[in-house]
Amino acid sequence: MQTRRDEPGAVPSIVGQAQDFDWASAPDAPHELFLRWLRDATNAGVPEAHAATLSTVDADGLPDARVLTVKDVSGDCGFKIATGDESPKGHQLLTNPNCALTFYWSPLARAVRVRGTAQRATAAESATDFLACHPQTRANALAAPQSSTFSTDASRDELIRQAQAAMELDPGIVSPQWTVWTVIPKSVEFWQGDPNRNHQRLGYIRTKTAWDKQRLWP
Ligand SMILES: Cc1cc2nc3c(=O)[nH]c(=O)nc-3n(C[C@H](O)[C@H](O)[C@H](O)COP(=O)(O)O)c2cc1C
Repeated sequence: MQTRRDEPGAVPSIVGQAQDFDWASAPDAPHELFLRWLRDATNAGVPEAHAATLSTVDADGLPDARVLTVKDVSGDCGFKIATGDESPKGHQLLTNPNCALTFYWSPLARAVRVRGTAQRATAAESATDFLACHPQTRANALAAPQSSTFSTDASRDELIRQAQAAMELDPGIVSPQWTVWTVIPKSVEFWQGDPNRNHQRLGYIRTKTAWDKQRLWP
């Protein structure tokens, strides 16, 4: 039997251009290296290089994961994301703030893994973020909890129409359940892949006062 070219086993992996990784001169703090790699990815034309997979754990201990946008990385190494408290991931973070973010920039054969704990921003910061969102994102969030079910397009359109009317009446209206979270890492790993499988990995682990750096076996 012939393997089709689009079957997972037949699709080539780690096809990006390996970048020099001078781990010895890597900065002391991981967010500096992260921002450098994010810039490299953007400059290399990686679309939406700030998109990451957020992994969470539900109340039964079952892992969950989805792609979202990382909005900012603060100087003290906090990765900012935003979502509704009433979404599954919102519930999961409220119950268990342990989470992870995973980035993959294929053209550069680079990945970054962030493991840590999410902290809620103030209501004021979340409101500012909400008001900066696309109008349809705001209408969606005002209309119903993210990932809740609905049966017909008409029922969805009616809820959206009501939310848009509320926004027209009060352009400053904010969804009270919209929340910015800052993922504060306990560890950050930088993976520089190599098509020849001579991968380089550097792990940062947070200590009481700074970061420890360690090379990791591929
Ligand atoms: C590129 C991309 C960016 C996204 N950005 C966000 C985001 O910033 N916030 C968000 O709540 N969902 C975002 N989503 C949608 C999520 O992937 C997901 O469908 C939604 O948040 C529901 O997840 P949940 O049911 O686990 O809560 C994004 C999806 C993609 C593909």
